[in-house]
Amino acid sequence: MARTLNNCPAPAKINLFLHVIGRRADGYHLLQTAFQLLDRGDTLHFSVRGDGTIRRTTEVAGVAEAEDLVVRAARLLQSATGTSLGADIGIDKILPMGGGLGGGSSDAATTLIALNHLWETGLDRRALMGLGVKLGADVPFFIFGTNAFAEGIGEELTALSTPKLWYIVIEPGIAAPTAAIFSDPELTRDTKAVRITDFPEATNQFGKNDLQVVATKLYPPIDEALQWLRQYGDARMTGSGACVFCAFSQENEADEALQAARKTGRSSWKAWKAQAIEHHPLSHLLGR
Ligand SMILES: C[C@@](CO)(OP(=O)(O)O)[C@H](O)COP(=O)(O)OP(=O)(O)OC[C@H]1O[C@@H](n2ccc(N)nc2=O)[C@H](O)[C@@H]1O
Ligand SMILES: Nc1ncnc2c1ncn2[C@@H]1O[C@H](COP(=O)(O)OP(=O)(O)O)[C@@H](O)[C@H]1O
Repeated sequence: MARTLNNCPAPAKINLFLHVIGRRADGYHLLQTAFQLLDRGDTLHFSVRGDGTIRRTTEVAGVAEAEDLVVRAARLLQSATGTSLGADIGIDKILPMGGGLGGGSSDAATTLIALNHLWETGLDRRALMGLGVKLGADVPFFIFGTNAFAEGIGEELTALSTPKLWYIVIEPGIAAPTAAIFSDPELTRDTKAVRITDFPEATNQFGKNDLQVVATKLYPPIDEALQWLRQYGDARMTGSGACVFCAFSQENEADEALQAARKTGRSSWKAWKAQAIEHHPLSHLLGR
């Protein structure tokens, strides 16, 4: 049995569009969104322990070990399967928290996939997605394996083909707490539902992000980053913010925008380039 899995990617996602179409009785919002995986993310390292202990071996600023989605994911898999094994888990964190890039959710999904493999607990993709939704609305997407159109609270997924574009992402230097955005009284919750056949392959040019109006009102740095990025095209916010992105079909155009973003002198900004990917990099560890 393999004892370690090092350098496991936990990719970022962006929401190409995000429509709020209603609200459930429990307060969770009904969404329609297109999830796009990027070739940038956190990196996790797993080592099996025979004593059943789950340990996070690296510090994550601002997140206590017991609260870390990685530790919670490992515990959830342990209790769902009854395995007596444990794990040491290291995280090289580069994705910002509260960025709308799904970093914590992706870390949790990578943990479920990697430990299910190392522990030989044999859960299939659907079963792992069912565990994932208990940790967060975005987690099932990262286990699903490909880009997706999502409905419900984000857990009803349909595979989506998207163009392999380049993206410039700006982290505006603030965190936007998801719950605060969703609970704002000015949030509109009545965008008309669409069908997957309604939007073109250039999904990045379809729809809008309904959370953007509230997020830019609460957090002006998001608006500032959007206004700057709009010189290159249809810039949008991802998820509940705070990161914003713009698509480029040519890598050299993305590079030019990246250099310009870094030259603005805004020390609070962090800008980077990523390419769209089609499959989750750990998808091969799960069958269809
Ligand atoms: C908005 C989205 C879009 O992809 O992403 P992020 O910006 O967080 O990455 C997701 O729906 C976020 O998913 P996730 O970050 O897993 O959220 P959760 O932990 O499940 O929920 C945090 C809080 O947001 C609110 N929430 C979340 C999802 C949803 N469909 N309706 C909600 O009202 C709830 O108040 C909940 O307590
Ligand atoms: N391993 C983790 N990485 C990031 N955030 C985590 C992690 N574990 C728990 N969290 C919590 O989840 C929150 C949301 O983080 P994250 O998923 O990265 O942002 P977003 O949902 O905006 O994309 C963080 O503010 C943090 O409190």
